[in-house]
Amino acid sequence: MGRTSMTGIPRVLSIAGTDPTGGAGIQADLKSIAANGGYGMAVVTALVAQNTHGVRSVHVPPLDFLAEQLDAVSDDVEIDAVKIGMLADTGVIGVVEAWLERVQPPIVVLDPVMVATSGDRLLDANAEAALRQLLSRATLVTPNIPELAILVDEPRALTWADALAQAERLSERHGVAVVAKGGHLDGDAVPDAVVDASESDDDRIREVPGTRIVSTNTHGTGCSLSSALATLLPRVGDTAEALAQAKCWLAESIRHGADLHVGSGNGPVSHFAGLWARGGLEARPTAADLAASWWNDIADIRRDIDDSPFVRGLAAGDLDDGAFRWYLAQDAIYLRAYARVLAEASRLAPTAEEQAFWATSAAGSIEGELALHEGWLGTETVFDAEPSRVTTAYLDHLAASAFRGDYGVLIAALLPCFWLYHDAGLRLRDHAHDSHPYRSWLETYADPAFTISNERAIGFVANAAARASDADRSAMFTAFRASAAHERAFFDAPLTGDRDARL
Ligand SMILES: Nc1ncnc2c1ncn2[C@@H]1O[C@H](COP(=O)(O)OP(=O)(O)OP(=O)(O)O)[C@@H](O)[C@H]1O
Ligand SMILES: Cc1ncc(COP(=O)(O)O)c(N)n1
Repeated sequence: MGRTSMTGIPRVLSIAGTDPTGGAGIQADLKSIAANGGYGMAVVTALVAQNTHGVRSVHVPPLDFLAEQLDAVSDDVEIDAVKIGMLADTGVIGVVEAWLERVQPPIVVLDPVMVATSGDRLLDANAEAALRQLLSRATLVTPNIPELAILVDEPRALTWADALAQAERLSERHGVAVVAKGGHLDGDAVPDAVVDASESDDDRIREVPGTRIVSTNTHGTGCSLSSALATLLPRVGDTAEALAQAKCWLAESIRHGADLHVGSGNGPVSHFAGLWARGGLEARPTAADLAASWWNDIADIRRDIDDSPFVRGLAAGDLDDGAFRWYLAQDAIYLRAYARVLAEASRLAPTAEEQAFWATSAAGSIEGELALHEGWLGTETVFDAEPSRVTTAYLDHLAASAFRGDYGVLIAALLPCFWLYHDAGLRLRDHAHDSHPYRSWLETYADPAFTISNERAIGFVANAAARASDADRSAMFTAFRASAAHERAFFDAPLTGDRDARL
């Protein structure tokens, strides 16, 4: 099996014709490859003017140009698998064969496209012999029942057993594994099978059962199946397992084909229906983007804090001493309760690293911060103070966030106390000259250890937000912004009526 890219994403080249309505040919191949987790590339063999009703005309570009397209890909890109579809005529087959001979791609899935569902020829009748020759270069051939009959030069199989017997003869004759497909049989069953005459008796025919879906959206199913197989084979390895996975995906895509409302004939399948249904449309912002946008979304609050008379007074050093002491007493009350909420975040944390971080922060909040404030206030004052309305409101918000039991919401609510203090601290530090009355307090929040804690807290919150659903992420932001607003009120309180207000 071929070596897939470092990322494990198979690089798959489709060599096929076009369908401007996007349901078959190279357009369908690229969608199938992407839908099955591969990186799709495409070399055009023939330009086909067709729609869901049929083929109008075919233009085969000069063969030199086909060779140039093929070389442009293989000279640059390591190819994990090739899917070959419409080859149009003997000249095209010759160029592709020579390229295969030279490049030796590790996996080649050959869909021997001859006649479209609409009955139009996609391969010159006199090119059938050349196509037969190409079979031995393939890892897997995926003929439908009419194509299988032409390749073994027998009448068209009327039963599944006949189709399997023909597939076995084709496999034996050309030394290639064959996928026999039941799409053209009558009845409710649509079985497919991997038929490999080189395998022992038990493994010669490995069938994948299927149920017919009543739908006219079956244009391009053969193209889609073969490119899905080319994409899955490098990763899955086993052909029958790859077929089972491809068939499961294709059934889902056929089932949703009608939702597309493309054309009034045989419509396309909906290649991404399953992905879309399972959240494939949801774009996820990165943690870094989220942190930046949350910070931006509280720019108004940050501006208000910087402009508040309290912070300006702190910076200038002319803040009323009583107001400052009252603020510190409230801060001490806040920090003791904040420590309990941090401990709750530790209890809910999904990883040991986060558990330890919030527990350490809880301890730091009690020990470090209270020690500083006790130094300023004296034990008496700290423990005698009553919480103000603003302090109570902020702590109630944190307690309510903790009570939800949602880790993401809780840590989002805890974050502004880190981030806004750190941010304000960086600017206040510049004012902390030797004779500044609040110097030691100003320096606390610009401590390098606090910078590290702040960055880790931002990282944990932003990562949780990046993993969350839209609704959960929005609840996290609401809790974050509410805490930021409480921070603003906390800075305003010492110089407003709240200082004297009683609950
Ligand atoms: N109505 C259906 N319901 C379920 N699966 C189907 C249906 N029609 C085709 N398939 C599946 O689609 C794949 C292609 O089968 P089919 O025999 O139609 O090949 P094909 O004729 O080469 O396709 P195309 O329509 O592109 O020419 C197979 O896996 C087959 O089982
Ligand atoms: C370029 C191109 N390749 C293959 C098919 C076969 O698909 P279908 O048999 O579903 O029309 C097609 N119509 N066009």
